[in-house]
Formats: sequence, structure tokens, C-alpha cells
Amino acid sequence: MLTITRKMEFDAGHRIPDHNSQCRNLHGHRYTLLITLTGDVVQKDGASDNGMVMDFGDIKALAKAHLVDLWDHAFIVHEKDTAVRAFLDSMPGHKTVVIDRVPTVENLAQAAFDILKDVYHDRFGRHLSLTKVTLYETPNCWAEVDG
Ligand SMILES: Nc1nc2c(c(=O)[nH]1)N=C([C@H](O)[C@H](O)COP(=O)(O)OP(=O)(O)OP(=O)(O)O)CN2
Ligand SMILES: [Zn+2]
Repeated sequence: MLTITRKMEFDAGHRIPDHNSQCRNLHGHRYTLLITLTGDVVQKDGASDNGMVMDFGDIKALAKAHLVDLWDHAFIVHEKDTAVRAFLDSMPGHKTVVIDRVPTVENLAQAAFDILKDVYHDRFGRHLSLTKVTLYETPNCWAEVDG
């Protein structure tokens, strides 16, 4: 199977409230997101995307609009983390993303996959699908979701 992958990076804060070590503290990461797509290679002489599954620029623009710009420089907090939510709410205009699960890299990768799969599915009327999302929380720790 032919796949293509676009890498993007964003910064976000989080904490894992019940963690028995450092990760219960407020902290942040520079996340690396890998978006892997499969689909038919465009065969259209003269088309800008001739020979491509999807233009990497279009993959980036869609990821930014639907995910990356929403999470970048946000604090991602579990809806049940009431202490931190109250603190964040006390700062007018703070960029906060409330999610329905603990913001581990596993859960963030799954949330990213769930958002992006519909964004890319058969985009531009072409056979196209999201096959994998990989999210690095640190250079040493990551999660992968296969579609
Ligand atoms: N399975 C998971 N384990 C941990 C997660 C997670 O999301 N899923 N998250 C954390 C921390 O939030 C942090 O992201 C990882 O910290 P750490 O283990 O310190 O990672 P480093 O790459 O910095 O570790 P080094 O030992 O310095 O290589 C913890 N666990
Ligand atoms: Zn962390």
C-alpha cells in the first residue's frame, strides 16, 4: 500500500491528574503529529497535484484548520480536572481545550484521529483516507492509531 505522511508540530500544556509522579504537575510538550494518508495517485496532466495522493500543503492546511491551530499553545485539560479548569477559567481569554478523557498521549492521538479521519475522507471527491496518526509527546514517547 502506498502511503504519504505529513509531519506537523505544536506546543501544548497538560497534566495527568492521577499520575503518581511528575506528570501530575502542570507542564507542556512540543508535540509532533504525523498524519498518514492513502489514496489514489492523481493522474491528470497539467493538474497541480498530478502524481500526488494529496498535496502536502493541503494536508497541512486542513490539519491546521481542524486541529493544530486549536491545540497549539492551548492547555489541554480533562473535563473532570475541576481544580485546573477553575484556574484556567479565572484567566480571561485563556486558550483552553477541554476534552472528555485524561490527556495522555494515547488519548490525544485517538482524539486527533477521530477529528482528522472525517477531514480527509474522500476529500476533493477522491478516494482518500486517513490510515494512521502518530503523536509524539516527547522524542522518546509516542502513540499510534491505525485506522
Ligand atoms: N503511557 C503513557 N505514559 C506516560 C504519559 C502518557 O501520556 N502515556 N505521559 C507522561 C508525561 O506526561 C510525559 O509526557 C512523559 O514524561 P517522561 O516519561 O519524563 O518522558 P521523557 O521522554 O521526558 O522521559 P526521559 O526519561 O527523559 O526520556 C508520563 N507517562
Ligand atoms: Zn506530559
